[in-house]
This record gives sequence, C-alpha cells and structure tokens, in this order.
Amino acid sequence: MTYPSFVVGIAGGTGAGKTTVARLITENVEDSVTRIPLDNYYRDLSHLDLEEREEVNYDHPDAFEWGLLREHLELLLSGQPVEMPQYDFEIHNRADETVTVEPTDVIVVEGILGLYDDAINDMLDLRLYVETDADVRILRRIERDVVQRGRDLEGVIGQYLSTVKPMHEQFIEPTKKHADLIIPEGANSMAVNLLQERLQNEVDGDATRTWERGALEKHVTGSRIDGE
Ligand SMILES: Nc1ncnc2c1ncn2[C@@H]1O[C@H](COP(=O)(O)OP(=O)(O)O)[C@@H](O)[C@H]1O
Ligand SMILES: O=c1ccn([C@@H]2O[C@H](COP(=O)(O)O)[C@@H](O)[C@H]2O)c(=O)[nH]1
Repeated sequence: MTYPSFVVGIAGGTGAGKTTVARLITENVEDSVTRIPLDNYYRDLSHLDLEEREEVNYDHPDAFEWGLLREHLELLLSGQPVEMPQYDFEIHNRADETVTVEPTDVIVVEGILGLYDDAINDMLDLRLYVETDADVRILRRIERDVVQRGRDLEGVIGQYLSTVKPMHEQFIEPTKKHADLIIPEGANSMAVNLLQERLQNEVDGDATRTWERGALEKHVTGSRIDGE
C-alpha cells in the first residue's frame, strides 16, 4: 500500500448524500479503502436509559468522542490497525461489538461534522462538503429514519426543528469554508467521476503527492505543510 494513506473527509448536513458520495467515489477501489463513519464515534451513552438518550442533541459537536477519532486516525496513518466502535441508531448508543480496521491506501472519514475538528482537518488530504437544499434533506431524512432507523414521523419532525436544523446552521454549514470542493446535490455524476479517478490514481500510485520528507510526523502532530 501507499504510505501514508490518502485521507478524504466528507461533511454536509443530514441527508445531503455524504454516505452515497463516499460509496460511489470508492466503489472501484473498495479493497484499498477504509471507511470511517463519524457516527461510530458518537459518545458511549450506556450510563443513560433509552428515554434519556432520546433527548440527547446528536447534532452538537460535544456528542462526538473527538479524541478517540483522532487517536484512531493517527494509528491508521502510522500503519496500525484500530478497533472501530459501531453505532446502533435504533437504541441511540454504541453497539457491543467493534470492528477491526486495517490501514489502507485511502481512508474516508464521513459525517455531519467531518470538517469540524481542527486536528482532524489537519490530517485530511482532501476535504469535501456535500451541499443539498434543506427541504430535500429533510424529506430524505424522514424516509430514512422511519424506514431504517425505527423512528416515527412526529419524532423525526420534532428532532429536526429542535436540534438538527439549528445545529446545522450553527456548526455544520460553517465548516463549508474548510472544504477544497463543494459537491452539489450529493451523487453528482461529474464530481463522482472526477473523484473516482483521483482515488484510483492514489491506489495505483500514479497520483502526484505533495508530501515532503518528514510529512507524516507533521501530519500526525497536526502541523500541516503550507500550501497543501
Ligand atoms: N443525488 C441524489 N439524488 C437522489 N437521491 C440521492 C442523491 N444522493 C443521495 N440520495 C439519497 O438520499 C438519501 C440520503 O443519502 P445519504 O447518502 O444517506 O445521506 P447522508 O449520508 O448525507 O445522510 C439516500 O436514500 C440516498 O439514496
Ligand atoms: O442516536 C442518534 C445519533 C444520530 N442521530 C442523527 O443522525 C444524523 C447523522 O447521520 P446522517 O447519516 O448524516 O444523517 C444526525 O443529524 C443526528 O441527528 C440520531 O437521530 N440518533
């Protein structure tokens, strides 16, 4: 594998199409890609009962265990495997099992606040923000949460108005300024094709790397090379 990995961050509002973009841009190089859903790094809330967990604001940055995510990315970038937590949306909590994740040529970190944390941003080689209108996103979310995440319509609407929408405006949308590329409407075929090609080049070893000697140390300690 190419060392260190090429790290892509994908952020954007709920239902914007982040997961779809992550899947499509990596589908030709699947075996060389590690996907890291930010959702897996929601804090462990086992100390709360289900009713209390239903009241948590899952769109605020404090809902995530950033230290663990940083640690895992650093380990992967230094060539070591990690035990990635898994998340169960139906019970609003981490699942009991973890999954062993090995370092690969390409790492994709994807989630609503994928471009929020400064230290994580420093570890990303390519930062993408998926931008889709709020009305389209809420319609997608209603369908997904009811069908796949065991929610009812009233609950989805209540959560959207009380936390999802205000947190999007306060914390998620402003991270767009960190993006190298903004992808409109999620699975936009031109953007997807260009990104597929870029990742294929990374895996084939054809991509022009801007890394300098010692860049890994800078990468891991968070001091990015000027101009990257
Ligand atoms: N460009 C698109 N056109 C139509 N539907 C899309 C598009 N991109 C994503 N979707 C659909 O929208 C829903 C939410 O997409 P998803 O990728 O899960 O969003 P996110 O990960 O940002 O929450 C899924 O059902 C997906 O198939
Ligand atoms: O227990 C939970 C944890 C998260 N959420 C919601 O999930 C979305 C993020 O996932 P996307 O796939 O990007 O939509 C976030 O807006 C949280 O509100 C939840 O409902 N319950």
